[in-house]
Amino acid sequence: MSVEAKSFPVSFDALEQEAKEKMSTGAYGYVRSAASNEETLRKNAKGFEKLAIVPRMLRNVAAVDMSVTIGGRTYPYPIFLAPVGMQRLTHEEGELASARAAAAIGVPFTQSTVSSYALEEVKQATGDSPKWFQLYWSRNAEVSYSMVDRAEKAGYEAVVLTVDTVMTGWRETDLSTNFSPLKLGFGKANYEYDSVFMAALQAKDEESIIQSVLENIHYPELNWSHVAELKKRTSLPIYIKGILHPEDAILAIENGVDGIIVSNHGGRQLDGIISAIDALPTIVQAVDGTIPVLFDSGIRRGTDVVKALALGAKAVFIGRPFIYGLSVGGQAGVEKVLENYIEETKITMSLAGISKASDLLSLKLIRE
Ligand SMILES: Cc1cc2nc3c(=O)[nH]c(=O)nc-3n(C[C@H](O)[C@H](O)[C@H](O)COP(=O)(O)O)c2cc1C
Ligand SMILES: CCCCCCC(=O)C(=O)O
Repeated sequence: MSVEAKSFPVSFDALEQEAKEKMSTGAYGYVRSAASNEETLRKNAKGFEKLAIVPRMLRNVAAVDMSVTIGGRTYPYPIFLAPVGMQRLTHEEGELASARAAAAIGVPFTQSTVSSYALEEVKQATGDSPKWFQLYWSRNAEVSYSMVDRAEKAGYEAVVLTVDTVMTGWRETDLSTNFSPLKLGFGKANYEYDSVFMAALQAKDEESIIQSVLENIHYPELNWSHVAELKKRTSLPIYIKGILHPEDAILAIENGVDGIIVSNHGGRQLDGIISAIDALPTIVQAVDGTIPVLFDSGIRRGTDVVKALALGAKAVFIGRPFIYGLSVGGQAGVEKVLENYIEETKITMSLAGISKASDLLSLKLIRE
């Protein structure tokens, strides 16, 4: 599947602008915006701008190998799709389209707990392509375990436990437009499919299901004992998403976690905090190679992918840009966004004198 190269916006800003025209004011505001004063959102981008690559020359970059090995599995590119909930908000085919695009390009798809299609539906649409499942811990722990079991049964290869969303951040755009996609029912598919969740409900009408999803998704009591318990309950590797402090990285290792995703949720949760790219080196240092460190928040182009890998990330997740691609062009739009990221990453590696993604740690960066 392809979109007309000429008509498809190339830069992030142009893509965002075109997505704005496609989406309702509420939906666009929900995707674009971030918490409070959006300082962290801006800092994520600035963090990358402050880092300058010091390229090497005359290194024969005729063949570039972008593959990376994470948890014993090799992926063709250091790029994943980030978990983004409720994608039907953006395009009717939602996660079915973005997961198909990821499969077509060879990029792993990460499916949110609050996806608008269930795990089983996405599996059916995409077969054996690599997929990870992102878990929002449920107030009813048995629902969490049940969802993880379903993911494992459907062949998902890892669980991403997001830990920075024990409540929703102070999102002024959504508050002013009174917009809540969860309340509109966009994130209920995995719950409706879940026999444990449904059995616990008295009334099974649409409104009661949505109400129960809203009650389940917020769990401020979440702590490390839940991580340790989850580790006992599943044989899937567990990646913790939302770590920014090196001491939390150490605790993650102590609690049996298999990998860390350094992320500030794209600035959507807590404002006024460290940019994710500034947090990355401190986590990489704390982890000291024991488990893989992945990264998201602020990846807007191939040069950002290269900078994150040069600072020790094994791979990066793309968030808002692929959602904009989805809204502009459905599956083909997501494919085009991924192709552009891959191509710009390849060009950046070549011009910086690095022919293997696994050698990017040797690339020199300076802070300007
Ligand atoms: C509209 C939207 C919905 C999101 N939904 C989820 C989600 O369901 N689960 C999750 O762990 N992260 C979610 N995220 C956060 C992303 O996984 C990722 O951390 C973030 O988008 C990275 O920032 P960036 O888009 O600025 O690069 C969401 C982000 C956006 C923009
Ligand atoms: C507990 C917060 C639910 C939000 C679900 C989607 C999401 O993560 C977002 O950033 O929006």
